[in-house]
Amino acid sequence: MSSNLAQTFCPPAADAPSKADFRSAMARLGAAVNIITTDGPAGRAGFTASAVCSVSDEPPSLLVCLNRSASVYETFKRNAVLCVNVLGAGHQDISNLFGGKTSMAERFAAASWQTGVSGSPVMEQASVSFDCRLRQITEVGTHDVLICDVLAIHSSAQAHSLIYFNRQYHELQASC
Ligand SMILES: NC(=O)C1=CN([C@@H]2O[C@H](COP(=O)(O)OP(=O)(O)OC[C@H]3O[C@@H](n4cnc5c(N)ncnc54)[C@H](O)[C@@H]3O)[C@@H](O)[C@H]2O)C=CC1
Ligand SMILES: Cc1cc2nc3c(=O)[nH]c(=O)nc-3n(C[C@H](O)[C@H](O)[C@H](O)COP(=O)(O)O)c2cc1C
Repeated sequence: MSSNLAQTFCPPAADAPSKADFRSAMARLGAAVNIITTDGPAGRAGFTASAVCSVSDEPPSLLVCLNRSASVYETFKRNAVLCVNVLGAGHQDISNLFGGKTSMAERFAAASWQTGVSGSPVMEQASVSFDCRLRQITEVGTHDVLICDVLAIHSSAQAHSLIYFNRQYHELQASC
């Protein structure tokens, strides 16, 4: 029988790797770069995230890890909807804008947007966008793991990708 309850095992070991060692190791785990957006009663917000992955195809669902200290945190939690906009080649500047201490107006001025069925902003220039509703939140350390149901998918004709690896951006082009 499936359950929505999170199961907790042991607490972290006292001799776990340091934060610095963990980050250095994670820098070798290349990941796609995404702009996560939301809109609704709490307002419009967006941030850059590499901690995004597929959870299940039945129902279609994915997860996003969001630092609870981020300025956008309360907005995402209260709106309970979001869109994962996957970046492509040439999107380094927009990644840095949504990943830095910039105003929401400045972040959103850097691209053009449609409104998805969830109400979240869908980035027209994204390689693909997953329009989602929040299903479940699990707190882990400094972050919340946002488990999201995918309501709609918007794909662009261009299949290229922006990868964050070794603290730098790398572009990947799909071969036809
Ligand atoms: N998952 C996250 O929250 C991430 C946050 N960032 C932010 O961007 C800044 C710059 O990142 P980098 O240039 O890659 O150098 P960095 O040395 O700070 O991070 C290296 C890698 O560690 C992981 N990481 C960084 N901060 C983390 C956090 N608070 N919680 C969990 N994993 C984390 C990411 O995989 C990142 O690519 C970070 O200091 C952080 O503020 C970047 C990537 C992921
Ligand atoms: C390449 C990159 C990847 C990031 N990945 C994440 C992530 O997965 N989760 C997260 O909470 N923050 C991540 N960040 C940091 C947020 O984008 C950043 O803290 C966010 O813009 C909030 O900043 P603010 O508090 O100034 O609004 C990432 C930043 C960059 C540049």
